[in-house]
Amino acid sequence: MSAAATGTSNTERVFIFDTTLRDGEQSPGATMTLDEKLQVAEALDEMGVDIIEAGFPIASNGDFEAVVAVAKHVKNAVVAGLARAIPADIARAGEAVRHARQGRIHTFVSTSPIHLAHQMKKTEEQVLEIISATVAQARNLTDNVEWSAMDATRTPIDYLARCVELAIRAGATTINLPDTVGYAVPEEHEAMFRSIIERVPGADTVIFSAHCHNDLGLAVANSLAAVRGGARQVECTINGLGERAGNAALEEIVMALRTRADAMPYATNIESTHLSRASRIVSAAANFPVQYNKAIVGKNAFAHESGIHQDGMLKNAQTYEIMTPESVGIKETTLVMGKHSGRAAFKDKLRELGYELGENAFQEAFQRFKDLADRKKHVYDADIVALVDDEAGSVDDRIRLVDMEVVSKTGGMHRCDLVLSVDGREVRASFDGTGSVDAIFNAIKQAVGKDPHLVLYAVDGVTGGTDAQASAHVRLEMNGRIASGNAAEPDTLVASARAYLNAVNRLMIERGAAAQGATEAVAS
Ligand SMILES: CC(=O)SCCNC(=O)CCNC(=O)[C@H](O)C(C)(C)COP(=O)(O)OP(=O)(O)OC[C@H]1O[C@@H](n2cnc3c(N)ncnc32)[C@H](O)[C@@H]1OP(=O)(O)O
Ligand SMILES: CC(C)C(=O)C(=O)O
Repeated sequence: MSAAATGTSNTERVFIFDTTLRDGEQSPGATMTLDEKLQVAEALDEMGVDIIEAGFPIASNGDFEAVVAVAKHVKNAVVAGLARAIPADIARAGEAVRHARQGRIHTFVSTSPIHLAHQMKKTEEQVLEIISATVAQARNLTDNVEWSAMDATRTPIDYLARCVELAIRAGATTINLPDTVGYAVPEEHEAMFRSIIERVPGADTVIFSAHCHNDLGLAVANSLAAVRGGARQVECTINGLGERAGNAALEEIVMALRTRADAMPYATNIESTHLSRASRIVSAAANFPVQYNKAIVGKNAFAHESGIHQDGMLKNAQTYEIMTPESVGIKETTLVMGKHSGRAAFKDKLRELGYELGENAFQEAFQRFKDLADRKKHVYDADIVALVDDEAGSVDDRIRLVDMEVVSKTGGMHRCDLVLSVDGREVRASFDGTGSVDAIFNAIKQAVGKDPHLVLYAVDGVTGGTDAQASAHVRLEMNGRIASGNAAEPDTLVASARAYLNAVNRLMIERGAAAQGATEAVAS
């Protein structure tokens, strides 16, 4: 039996008690099926969680069956079942956890004045009697009994000490002092644990536990403070799932202790490389998305978009990361390309995509990337490929689009006014067409004084979404020669115009006449 199971004190080790399947499931909407619970339990067990609280057996037959199933399934962890300070609850919890290799009955009763007066409708003396009787009952069923003082952090310390003393005397092996409503602040939480541990007879024979809620966003800070104050078990959940604003997040506690071992010299048994997978499993099972900026397991926890950070990351990852992504089971850091990215990251991205551009081409591509990122929320690799290919394919173009205005009217004409640059000279044209693209292509033909035959015109989305770049392809034929043009732009009409121009430029190069004809046509 492990130290956690027997209640042996251990000054260095912090036991991880996961309550995702019990308190986590109390989140509105987070109900899990039996299969999902087993999947979560397996992930927790493989990860090295010391105690898995599998449910509240008296709550329903389904909860009872789930605790039994988890108890039978789990190979290493202690499996706990929750029970109120009511004989029937304790008997039912005992019945469920007896199937575990190591079972624990976790019984609790309120101790704060507000709970005693309004929820329990009991006096302090009555609750003391209940503690003695119910903990003794549980201890008769198993040698592994946890007792919790519900709303401990709003309980006067003298009364709390009397409760704890009686629970220890009645046979509790773990004493949990929950911050049930997330009211504590770290300094007073640490002091509460220190004070109770110092003054209660027998405190050295049990393990003290913290169970913190996140109503003020302090659950993890309070849990760590409790450890400083002498707690050696921390109750937490994957992704911080739990009642109201949630419980302390397991992954945050584990990584805080690991990353700041210099300041907090306590070890857990958790294999941290499993954290990311466990987060995904719980998120899917509970149907609870993980917020992007969630510490440790959020999508952005190891992602960098700003140029200065990306530059630092490329030089040395420790400039902006205090943990490696691998240490929590994430394959690698992501440098997200966006409007805040700089040249260092852009160059690195180009290299990754297989491009080595000369300095001028690079600077031009970077400028186009910045322009694109200003207009587009997500710049994907495919966008950058399209942008660079487009740039490379049109670098020698002598006829370029300078400006274009298209007016379309339902059931009416479509008008295109455009300005081209031909060998650096401005040329204007206007055309009414039967559609926007028709108007654009005809305006271009008018401006360049050529009338190639349109063989193909196609537009694809480079990526998904309404802000995706459009990749336009045009194939033209003139006097038996064929030339293709491509362009990618967030605006489909601009992409179409640029693809058409790109093909016109190539037709001219291929004809060996360069832009001579166009220049002449335009001049006449
Ligand atoms: C802080 C926590 O997370 S505590 C755990 C909270 N989790 C849950 O409540 C989930 C599961 N709960 C349930 O399924 C149900 O509430 C049950 C089965 C436990 C009880 O259902 P019901 O018998 O219908 O009671 P109900 O939920 O309406 O009220 C709770 C009763 O438990 C009593 N109670 C609450 N905590 C305790 C306790 N620790 N010890 C003894 N009695 C308690 C309340 O005073 C109330 O009793 P009353 O009906 O005599 O006033
Ligand atoms: C039952 C106890 C441990 C609890 O969940 C709480 O006080 O928040």
